[in-house]
Amino acid sequence: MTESKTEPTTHTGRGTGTDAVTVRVPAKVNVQLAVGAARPDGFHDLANVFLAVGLYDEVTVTPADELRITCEGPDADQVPLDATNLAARAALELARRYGVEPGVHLHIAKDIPVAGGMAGGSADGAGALLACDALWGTHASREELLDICAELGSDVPFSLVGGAALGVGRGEQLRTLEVGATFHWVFAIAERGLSTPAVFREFDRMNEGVRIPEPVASQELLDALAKGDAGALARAVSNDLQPAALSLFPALADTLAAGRNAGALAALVSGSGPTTAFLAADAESARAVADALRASGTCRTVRVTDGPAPGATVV
Ligand SMILES: C[C@](O)(CO)[C@H](O)COP(=O)(O)OP(=O)(O)OC[C@H]1O[C@@H](n2ccc(N)nc2=O)[C@H](O)[C@@H]1O
Ligand SMILES: Nc1ncnc2c1ncn2[C@@H]1O[C@H](COP(=O)(O)OP(=O)(O)OP(=O)(O)O)[C@@H](O)[C@H]1O
Repeated sequence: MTESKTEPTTHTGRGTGTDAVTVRVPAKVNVQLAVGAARPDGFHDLANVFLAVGLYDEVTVTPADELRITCEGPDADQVPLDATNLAARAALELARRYGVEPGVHLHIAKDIPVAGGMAGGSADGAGALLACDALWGTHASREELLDICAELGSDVPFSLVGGAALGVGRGEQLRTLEVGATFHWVFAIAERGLSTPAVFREFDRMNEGVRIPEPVASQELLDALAKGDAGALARAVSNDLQPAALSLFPALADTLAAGRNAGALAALVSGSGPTTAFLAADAESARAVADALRASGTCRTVRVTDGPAPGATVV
């Protein structure tokens, strides 16, 4: 496998029929993340309410002599370009199951923050899987694609499905949820990333000796999503990993406060963080929250978007 950080401008090859396939995959925010006790396998049972939002990575696959991966985007230098990349792992697993030679160039146009708690790597895994399935004509069933996704990571099945879903088990067993309206979000991207395993370890450390209840989805939250009621959703959002993320990255408290003071209906850490998520009443209020966050100097970048967004889609 060869590696390269830079990419010629002609990389996408869109519109060239079966010679190139591009898949667009959304980021996620967890509107509820209830975390149970550590399991014997080291994972935690979750009640994980995912909402896909309109920040996207695009994965383009083209035939090549060998598996090759490149990445472009502001965070491209933080993305591994070897076989540990989730896009590479997805391609290799599909090739293994179908006896296909994994000769493919995977190009990632990365807009989702890296190590930000928004499932960027998972998005690339789901995108590469769908793209290679189309390029190679393997025609894997939806069930098999979801099975491969679950093998790649807990968040990967949701990246494929998008919309809104409740994830149980380690988050990979999904039930699609109804959403009654578009919700407006602002995301504050932090100066550095946080490691997901480190945040779960900190959760364990902080809860040592504590009896942790079974994680359960909040009915109020599911109702708020179904009704499209932003105020009710704001009252119901929760993230059990937030104290652990704040313990590892205390300055996030300042970002949360800046967004709250600017009129966000809710402010929370997205998943394992350190991206912070702000629910706004409408698009105008989202812009005001974004301006205040930028002026606060408490984050690296601010993004305004909405959700639910569709899952992995061939474009
Ligand atoms: C925090 C979330 O992003 C919320 O959606 C996910 O739970 C993490 O999903 P992910 O990044 O796909 O995580 P995986 O690649 O499956 O696991 C990475 C590590 O996170 C921890 N992990 C993850 C999921 C889970 N239910 N329990 C865990 O304890 C484990 O230490 C695991 O080794
Ligand atoms: N395609 C990829 N894009 C980004 N990171 C990747 C990718 N494949 C593997 N990684 C590795 O995974 C780590 C976590 O990156 P990622 O951007 O997925 O974090 P995250 O968004 O916090 O994940 P999640 O929200 O699913 O817990 C990175 O630091 C990197 O080492």
